[in-house]
Amino acid sequence: MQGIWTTERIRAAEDRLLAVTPDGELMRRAAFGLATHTAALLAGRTSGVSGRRAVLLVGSGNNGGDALWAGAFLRRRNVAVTAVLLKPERAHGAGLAALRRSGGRVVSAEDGPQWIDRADVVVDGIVGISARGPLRPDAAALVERASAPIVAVDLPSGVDPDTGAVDGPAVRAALTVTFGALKPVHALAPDACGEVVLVDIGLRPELGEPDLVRLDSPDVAAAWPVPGPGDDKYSQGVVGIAAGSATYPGAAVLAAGSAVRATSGLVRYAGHAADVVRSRWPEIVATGSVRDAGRVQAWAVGPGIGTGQEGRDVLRHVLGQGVPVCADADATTIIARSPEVLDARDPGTPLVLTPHAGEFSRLMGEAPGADRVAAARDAARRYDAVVLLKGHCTVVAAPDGRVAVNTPRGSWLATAGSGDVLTGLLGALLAAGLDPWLAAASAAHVHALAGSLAAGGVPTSASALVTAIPDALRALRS
Ligand SMILES: NC(=O)C1=CN([C@@H]2O[C@H](COP(=O)(O)OP(=O)(O)OC[C@H]3O[C@@H](n4cnc5c(N)ncnc54)[C@H](O)[C@@H]3O)[C@@H](O)[C@H]2O)[C@H](O)CC1
Ligand SMILES: [K+]
Repeated sequence: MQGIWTTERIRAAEDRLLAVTPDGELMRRAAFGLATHTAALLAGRTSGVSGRRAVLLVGSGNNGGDALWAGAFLRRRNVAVTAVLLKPERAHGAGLAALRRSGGRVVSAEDGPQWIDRADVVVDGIVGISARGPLRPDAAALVERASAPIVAVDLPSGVDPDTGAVDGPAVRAALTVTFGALKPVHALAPDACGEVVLVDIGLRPELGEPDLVRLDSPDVAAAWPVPGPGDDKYSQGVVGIAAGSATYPGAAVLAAGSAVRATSGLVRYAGHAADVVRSRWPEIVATGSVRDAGRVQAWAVGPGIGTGQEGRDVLRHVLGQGVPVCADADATTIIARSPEVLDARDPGTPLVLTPHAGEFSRLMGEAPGADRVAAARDAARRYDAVVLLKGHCTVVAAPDGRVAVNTPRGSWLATAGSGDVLTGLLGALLAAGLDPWLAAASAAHVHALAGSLAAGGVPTSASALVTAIPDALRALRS
């Protein structure tokens, strides 16, 4: 798992470390790492770095200081370095002196455009963890002009460091070189960050427990149930899928098929699409109603069940079975409209809600807003449930405060039925006995991986997503 800390926690840790580190040492460690990765990007685009042209966009704080010191290090490799000072009177003094000593050029913002036009790389040292809001007009104009790849110092300027929100002009980096620890922006705004590399400046011992985590494939591989010699179809956990209708059997076929592909446990289907599901997935035990579905260790309920009386009855029955429940789609809408349906839930039986933004608004009475982590945490506490808030980046919050974020691999999951596939994966993991928060975060991880594999760079379908699940599970271990 990758730990992620808020800027407030980072700053506090940096202050503790600064107190015991020689003045300027932290910044030079950061800047040396920044110069190394910038040189690698330069070398990757050309043959060698000597004589290549780097332009530094320098703001008024230590982020700019990192860029200036990195410029001085690049000068040692005979890179032509030009620093464009956005606020000359507030540029980092020691960094500026270091760049000048190394033979770097320093120009004002007015002279910036001509140097940016000739740059082989632009280094965004405008603002870092103290950023507030989008780029100011002067910086935006310079960034807009850059045709060379941009290396963001610590984080792309103009993007909110703690929420990843972009509500105006912002840097879109090819590479982000961050220091000490990942910040939320690095997981929540992958398109603005580009590739993210972390430079160790000795901050880890000062950080404490992370505010958020991002699961890596090895974490998910370790959690994902695989059959052992003593296992049978029951011991892997039996999941019940209550989804679909005679009119709309598709959600049932996708959710049930996804559950079949997720683990080796038995899958039971209950609903009006039993014939279609049975013909498509002969390994499934299908019945017409949740009342005669047989014993399960978890339920996944909601896609296509409708939000009328019958849907409410199905949901109430499932909630009363005393096993973990993943409630998705229509089940989310029913809960939002008739929260008393949750009274059927045995206290302590885990509930996982998987709203997209619209369903979230119904559940909470307002949209998730810019801080999707805070929004998911609020919903998890209010409903005493794990909340998987769908979006370009998926946020998974547990009632106890744990939050996992899943950085997408493109936007391939934005296809009809994709949510049904996620529901099947999640239900199967709940039935296998995974901690509900880990089950939701792991399902989101494999769902995104399957989407990327199924797409292969072109738009894909939910059916292809189900087909790609085994490849995604293999990819976890590769
Ligand atoms: N603490 C350390 O020794 C290290 C810090 N590192 C680097 O430092 C920055 C954080 O630097 P800080 O001086 O706190 O502020 P910034 O440089 O992020 O911002 C400067 C200044 O910019 C103004 N500002 C805020 N929002 C905007 C905006 N949208 N556009 C323009 N200007 C803006 C505001 O006045 C800020 O005070 C951190 O990111 C690291 O890069 C080293 O990495 C490690 C050592
Ligand atoms: K920056």
